[in-house]
Amino acid sequence: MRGTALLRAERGVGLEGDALGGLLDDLVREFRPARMAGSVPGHIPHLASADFTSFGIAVAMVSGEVFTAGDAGDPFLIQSISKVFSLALALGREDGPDLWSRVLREPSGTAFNSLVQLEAERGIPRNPFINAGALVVTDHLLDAFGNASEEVLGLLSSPTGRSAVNVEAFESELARSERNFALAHFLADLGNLRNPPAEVVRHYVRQCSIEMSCADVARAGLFLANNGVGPSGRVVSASAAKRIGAVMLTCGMYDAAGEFAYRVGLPSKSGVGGGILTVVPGICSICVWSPRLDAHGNSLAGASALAELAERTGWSIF
Ligand SMILES: NC(=O)CC[C@H](N)C(=O)O
Repeated sequence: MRGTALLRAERGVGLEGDALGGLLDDLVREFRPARMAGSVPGHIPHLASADFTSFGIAVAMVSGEVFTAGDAGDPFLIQSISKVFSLALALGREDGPDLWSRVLREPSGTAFNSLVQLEAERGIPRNPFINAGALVVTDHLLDAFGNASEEVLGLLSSPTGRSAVNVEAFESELARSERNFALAHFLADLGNLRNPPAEVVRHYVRQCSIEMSCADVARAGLFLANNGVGPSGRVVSASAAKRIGAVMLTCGMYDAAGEFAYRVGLPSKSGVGGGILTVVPGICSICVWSPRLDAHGNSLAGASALAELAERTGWSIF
């Protein structure tokens, strides 16, 4: 419980670094998995061999300090965390709001890669963080920028220059992307895709195959906690940052979004690589990573550690 009172007392102002550093070390001791639990996704060969004991956490403060613990410097596949950044790129453009005629902002209540809802709802995905919605965002970025995945990589790299596509992971996932191809073909058939499905899926899977450390993901996500301004300048307007946070809170953890909001109470986005990006508006962005997942595709140890961190610091949007 070290530093709890201090962190609560100084919530939103300059935090005492020693207290936060000690708290993150506590979380590593408490939540680094000691035995194999949960699962890894079957359709992404690269993740099959993930070390179940990996656990890292990083907190990037709006003041510029970054606190890390555990394996926070190890690169991992960001997977669906990339969807936050592709949405930011789309909303950062003048024609960004047009996107909302093609994708909704409602929790899906179904699995991230579900096909059923998309057909029933005539090709308009529930939100930009399920796969169908992210494919529409990618399609929008292809029209806007041409090389959509390179643009996402550029945004993620901007604070540090350190992100890279893991080519082996990309190629092996692309070869097993039948479900994403099915979603893209559905979207095309229902008139909600402008570019060829194969091209859209390729860029989508490439952005999911970006590898970064917790520390760098936290830095890259800082604009969401800081009114749209990141370490290398403005990414989106303050209003768009607020909106992205709202979609993260309601849709960022797939069909576990409600439960996660109850447990953690902070806008978050998970990826099946085991990472979770979390935003504490006005204070910091957090990235936690541990590869084994629950039944919804969210990091088991990562979600538990975030719940504990939120509890001990009092960080909450409520
Ligand atoms: N939830 C995720 O991280 C899913 C991303 C993964 N690339 C997929 O399309 O299935």
